Amino acid sequence: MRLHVADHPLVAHKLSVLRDADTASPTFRQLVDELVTLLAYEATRHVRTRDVEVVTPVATTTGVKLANPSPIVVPILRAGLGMLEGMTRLLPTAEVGFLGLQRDEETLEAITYANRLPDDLTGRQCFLLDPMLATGNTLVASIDYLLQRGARDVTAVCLIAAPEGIRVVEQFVGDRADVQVVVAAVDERLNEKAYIVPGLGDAGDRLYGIV
Ligand SMILES: O=P(O)(O)OC[C@H]1O[C@H](OP(=O)(O)OP(=O)(O)O)[C@H](O)[C@@H]1O
Ligand SMILES: O=c1cc[nH]c(=O)[nH]1
Ligand SMILES: [Mg+2]
Repeated sequence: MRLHVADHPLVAHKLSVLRDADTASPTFRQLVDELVTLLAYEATRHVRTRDVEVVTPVATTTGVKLANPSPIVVPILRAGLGMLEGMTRLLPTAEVGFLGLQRDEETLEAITYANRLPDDLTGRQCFLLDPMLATGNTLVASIDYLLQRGARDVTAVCLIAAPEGIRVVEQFVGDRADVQVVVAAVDERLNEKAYIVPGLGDAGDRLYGIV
């Protein structure tokens, strides 16, 4: 598994405002969208392309376009939904699948309540979206769904990761697939409730309100 931590002052600035407990939902949503757009630039560095002929007003040249089949973007509901538009803005031809997983706050197990993915992901580049990588249980379950359908090229875009969760994902992936995790920051640790410290709290609640 490859880990890429975005090292950019704009990312650091936006993340700091996002972390602030006084940042309300509308600003929080806007910042998540902006951060994803910045991370997407890194996450798509190896997106597959094909050569095409381009006729400019001056000459004919060779350019590139995204290769087929198009990438698939999969937000992990709920919180990952806040990252979808920022990602598809850069990848407008991508298809979108959905996974709904909720962490059981007692057992920390990831429970699946929605799964709408293509049956066959062989040869598809997959981009998973979830702001928080805490214990890693949610991301492992999500990567597993993609691998079971034949995907071997998976990039997870997260805002904040805990070192504990990164290790769990690393151990799960091993050499089964080419998995990349792109994050805005790796924080210190998990607390006794498995929340990321310093983190930003519950990303889903901060985006959409408490349920
Ligand atoms: O790494 P883990 O320990 O599995 O935790 C991370 C997960 O927890 C949050 O989702 P949550 O379960 O709160 O669901 P929500 O998006 O509906 O709020 C977050 O968005 C991740 O999906
Ligand atoms: O810190 C955390 C951990 C899990 N899920 C969140 O939304 N935040
Ligand atoms: Mg939540």
